Amino acid sequence: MISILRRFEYMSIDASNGDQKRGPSPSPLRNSKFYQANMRILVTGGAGFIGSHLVDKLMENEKNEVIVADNYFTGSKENLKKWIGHPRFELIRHDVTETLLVEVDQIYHLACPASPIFYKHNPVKTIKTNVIGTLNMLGLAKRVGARILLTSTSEVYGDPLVHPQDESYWGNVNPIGVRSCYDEGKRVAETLMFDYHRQHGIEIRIARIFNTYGPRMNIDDGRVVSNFIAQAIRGESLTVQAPGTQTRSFCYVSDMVDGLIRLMEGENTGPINIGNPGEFTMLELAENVKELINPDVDIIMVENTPDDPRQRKPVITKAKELLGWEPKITLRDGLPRMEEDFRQRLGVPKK
Ligand SMILES: NC(=O)c1ccc[n+]([C@@H]2O[C@H](COP(=O)([O-])OP(=O)(O)OC[C@H]3O[C@@H](n4cnc5c(N)ncnc54)[C@H](O)[C@@H]3O)[C@@H](O)[C@H]2O)c1
Ligand SMILES: O=c1ccn([C@@H]2O[C@H](COP(=O)(O)OP(=O)(O)O[C@H]3OC[C@@H](O)[C@H](O)[C@H]3O)[C@@H](O)[C@H]2O)c(=O)[nH]1
Repeated sequence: MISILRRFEYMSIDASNGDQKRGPSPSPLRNSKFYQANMRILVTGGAGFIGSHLVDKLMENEKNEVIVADNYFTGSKENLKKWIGHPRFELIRHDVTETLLVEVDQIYHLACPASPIFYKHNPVKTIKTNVIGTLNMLGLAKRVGARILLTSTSEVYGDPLVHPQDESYWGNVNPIGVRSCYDEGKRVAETLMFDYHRQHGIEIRIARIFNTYGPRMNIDDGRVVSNFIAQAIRGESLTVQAPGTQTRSFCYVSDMVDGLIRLMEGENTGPINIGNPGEFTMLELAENVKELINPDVDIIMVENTPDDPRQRKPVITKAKELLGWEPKITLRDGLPRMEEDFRQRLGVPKK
C-alpha cells in the first residue's frame, strides 16, 4: 500500500514538471490475496556491524518485516541471533553479486566489506560487490518499485584537499591505488544510483557515512577504534600508524542508525554526509583510549599503508537542515560503551 501511494506521489511530482517519465510499477504480487500491509524492508549486509544495529531498530517497529541478505564475509549470524525465528524476520545467505528475487518496499543496501584490511583482501570481489551488487539491488528496486538507500562513504572524498568536507566536494581519489576498489567502487555505486533515478525514476537515498564505531565491531576487524580497544583490554601496545597526525571523525553507531532511517524516510535523495564532526588525530584517539580503558599500555608508532587519507571531517549542515539530524554521543561517551561489549566477548572483566 505504501509503495503504491508513494508511486502516485512520484508521478504527480513528475507531472508538475511536465516530465513524461514514470516511476516503476510495484510488483503485481501487491494485489495478491497474500498481500500484507506491513512495510517489508530488505537490509543487504544486515549481518554486519552497522547493518545488525539497523535491523534492531527497524524490528522495534511492529509494522516492519525485515529480510536480511548477507554472504557472511565480514558479518555473522551471531549479530542477529535475537531475531532468528522471529515471525517478522528472515535471514538469507546471499551474495549481492547474484540477483535476488524478493518483494519489498524499501532496500537498505549496505553489503560491502568496510574495513580496509577486508576490502583490500580481494579487491576484484570488492569492486564486483559495489558495482554488480548495486546494479542488482537497483534492478530489484526497479522491478518492485522499492525505495533504495545506499551506504556510501567519506572515502569518495579520497585524500581530501578541502577540509572539512561537504557534499559538493568531488574528492581527490587515486583511481589505481590499493584503496580504489572500495573508493572508486562506491563512487560508481553512487553514479548508478543517480542514473537509475534519472533514467528509470527509482526513489534513491545516498548516505555518505564517516567512520562509525560501537559494539559488535569484529574484534579483529582491523579498523582503528576496534584495534585500540582490543589492544587496551588485552594489555597490548596501541599501534598508531605513522605519522599519527592524520585525523578522523568518529560517529557512534546508534547516531548513525538514526541518521540512516531519517534519510530513508525523508524526501531528499542526498548524497548527505552522516557523521560526527568531532575530529581527532590518531594519537589523540590512542591517548583517549589509554586514559579511559587502560592507562598502563604504551602507544607505539608503526608503519602506515598507502594512500591513507590525511584528514577527514564532515560538514553536516545538510543532515541538520534536511533531516533534523545531528549526533548525540561524543567519543568519550561512546568508547566506554564499546569497551563493555569487547570485554564480554574477550572474556576480560574490568578490574
Ligand atoms: N563503519 C564505517 O565506518 C563505515 C563508513 C563508511 C561507509 N560504511 C558502509 O556501511 C556499510 C556497512 O559497514 P559496516 O561497518 O557495518 O561493515 P561490515 O563489514 O561489518 O558489514 C558489511 C556486511 O556486508 C556483508 N557483505 C560483504 N560483501 C557482501 C556480498 N558480496 N554479498 C552480501 N553481503 C556482503 C558482510 O558479510 C557484512 O555482514 C558498508 O557498505 C560500508 O561501506 C561504513
Ligand atoms: O591499528 C591501527 C589501525 C588504523 N590506524 C589509522 O587509523 C586511521 C583510520 O583507519 P581505519 O582503518 O579505521 O579506517 P579508514 O578511515 O582508513 O577507512 C574507513 O573509512 C570509512 C569507511 O568507508 C570504512 O569504514 C573504512 O574504509 C588511519 O589513518 C589508519 O592509518 C592506526 O593508527 N592504527
